[in-house]
This record gives sequence, structure tokens and C-alpha cells, in this order.
Amino acid sequence: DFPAGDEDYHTYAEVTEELERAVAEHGDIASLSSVGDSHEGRALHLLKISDNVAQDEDEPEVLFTCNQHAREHLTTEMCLRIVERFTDGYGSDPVVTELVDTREILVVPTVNPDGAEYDISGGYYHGWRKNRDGSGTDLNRNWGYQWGCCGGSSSWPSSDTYRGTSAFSAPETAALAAFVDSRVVGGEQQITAHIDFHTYSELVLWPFGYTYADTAPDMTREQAQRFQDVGTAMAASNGYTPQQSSDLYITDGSVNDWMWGEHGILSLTFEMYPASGGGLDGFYPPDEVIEPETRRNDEAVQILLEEAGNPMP
Ligand SMILES: CC(C)C[C@H](NS(N)(=O)=O)C(=O)O
Ligand SMILES: [Ca+2]
Ligand SMILES: [Ca+2]
Ligand SMILES: [Ca+2]
Ligand SMILES: [Zn+2]
Repeated sequence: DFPAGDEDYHTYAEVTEELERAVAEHGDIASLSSVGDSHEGRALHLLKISDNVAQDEDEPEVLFTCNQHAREHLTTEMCLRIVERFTDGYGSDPVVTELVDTREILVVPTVNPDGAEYDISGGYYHGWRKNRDGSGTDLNRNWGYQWGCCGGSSSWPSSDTYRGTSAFSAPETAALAAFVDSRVVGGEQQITAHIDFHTYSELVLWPFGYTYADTAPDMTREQAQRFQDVGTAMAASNGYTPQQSSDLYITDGSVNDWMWGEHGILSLTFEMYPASGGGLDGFYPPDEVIEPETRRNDEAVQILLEEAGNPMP
């Protein structure tokens, strides 16, 4: 469990309860499934929110993933905020209603439940980042686009940026990637937009991470411009700083590079609150910040959902 004073953060069991409650209370627009199991056998929950939720309708699909990194617990709360807003708000909030009626919203609140549970085991924080397979794989270096190409990850198992033994060697990234692969219907990827939530530094990041170059054979100038335009608009709404991922540092095997490089998905990363925090403390803001710092991204989430209906150049 979370340490005393931080009880408002959700354990894996509490996340599961929240999702089941959302379906119980809003079964017409919410359905719960999973993309697979973690290394230790926890279901990687997937909540779908849409009108006619049992039908696969021809509406832009938008994916939100959280908690790839175990200690970044505020991101799990961010995904739960999206679930709360787009279920409770349906039928009363006109913006929410319109989006639930015209999109298929897909939320994975914890990509790394084993790591998150380990990080709080014993009622104190362990500063853990990776999954719990062996000495742990950094899930955000294990994706299969330019995996291990460019010095943006480590080959040492004990490193916090250990890339794994191969692309998708981690069961969690493999399951999530297989789900996204399965959303290619009639030769067309149904998911058009994605945000992967992290903490911390208050940034909006877009591909590529593997190269400093703004454009590349797999990123035209027009496409780079679209990422920048959307990223900048979202950052204007939440006060984060917008930039290309590699402006921060080079990463290879990141989720954004794969979502864009492999599937052409408008895929960004948000680094949430705090802006700076000095080392490990930044990953553990008090639970009093959960409400303000998740609601802070309501408008940005709305922008992405709207943008999901516009074609990529
Ligand atoms: C998305 C990348 C560019 C930044 C991220 N930072 S974090 N969340 O691990 O501190 C990471 O290193 O994976
Ligand atoms: Ca508290
Ligand atoms: Ca629908
Ligand atoms: Ca669909
Ligand atoms: Zn992270």
C-alpha cells in the first residue's frame, strides 16, 4: 500500500475496482477488457469508452497509456481522471458527450502493474522504474522501432534504462504492441492519436527520440510541423514546455517512436508535475496534488481527441 498520507493514490487492486465501477455505473458507454498479462500475471486493463461500446464503430480510436514507469504513480491517476471525466460527464457535459459519441477512447491505466506494486511494497517508496522480469526492463526502451539503435538505452540488465534482450522481450510491451497491431482493420490503423503519460518535468514531447533530426525518411517536414502544432497547442493549455523528445535526450525503443514509426499514430509523451523536484522526490508528490495536476490536462486531452479526427499530412 501507499505510505500514510498518500492513500489517495490507487493500488493495482483499487485501479481494478475503479474500472469495474465505471463499467457497472456506465455499462452503455464503458467496457473493460485487457491487452494481456504482466510478467507476474496481473491483467493489463483496457477500458474502452464510446457510444455503442460493444460495437467496433468507424470512429477515430484514441489511446491513453499510463505508468510504463513504476514510480510514476501520478500518471495512473491521470488515466483514471480520463476514465472518470468521460464516463461521469456523459450526457451532462456537452464536450464530453460529443467526444464519447464520435470517438472510441481506449485507456490503459497501468502498463507496469508489477513495478508499481513493488515500488510501494512494505509501505514505503523504492524508487523503482522498470518491470519486474529478472533485474527489470525499462519498458520505454523495449519498443521495436529503432530498438537499441542509437545509444539511447543500456545493454546492462542492472541499468535503469536496460532495453531488454530484444525488442518486445518484456511481456507488457509485447501485449500492448500486439493490441495496437490488432487495430489495423482493412489495412488501416484505427488508432489515430496517443498520449503516453510520464512524470516528471512538465513537458509535451513528440517523436523522434532516436535522432536529433527534426525530419527523417519516416518524418516529413509537414508531419513534423503537425506534431509541433498539436504539441504546442496542448502545452499552451497546461503550461508544460513543448519540444521534440530528443531535445531532452536521445532515447531508443520508446513507445512514441514505435507508435509513429510503425503505425503513423500521432503519438506524444506528457511529462507531468512537478517541473523539477530534485531527484527521486519529484516522483512522489503528495496525494493532495492528484486532483489539480490531473485536471490540469483536461483541455490537452480534449485537444488530442479532437485532433484525432484530422488526417495526418
Ligand atoms: C519519454 C522520454 C523522452 C523521457 C522519459 N523520462 S522519464 N519519465 O523516464 O523520467 C524516459 O526516459 O523514458
Ligand atoms: Ca495526503
Ligand atoms: Ca462508438
Ligand atoms: Ca473502431
Ligand atoms: Zn517515465
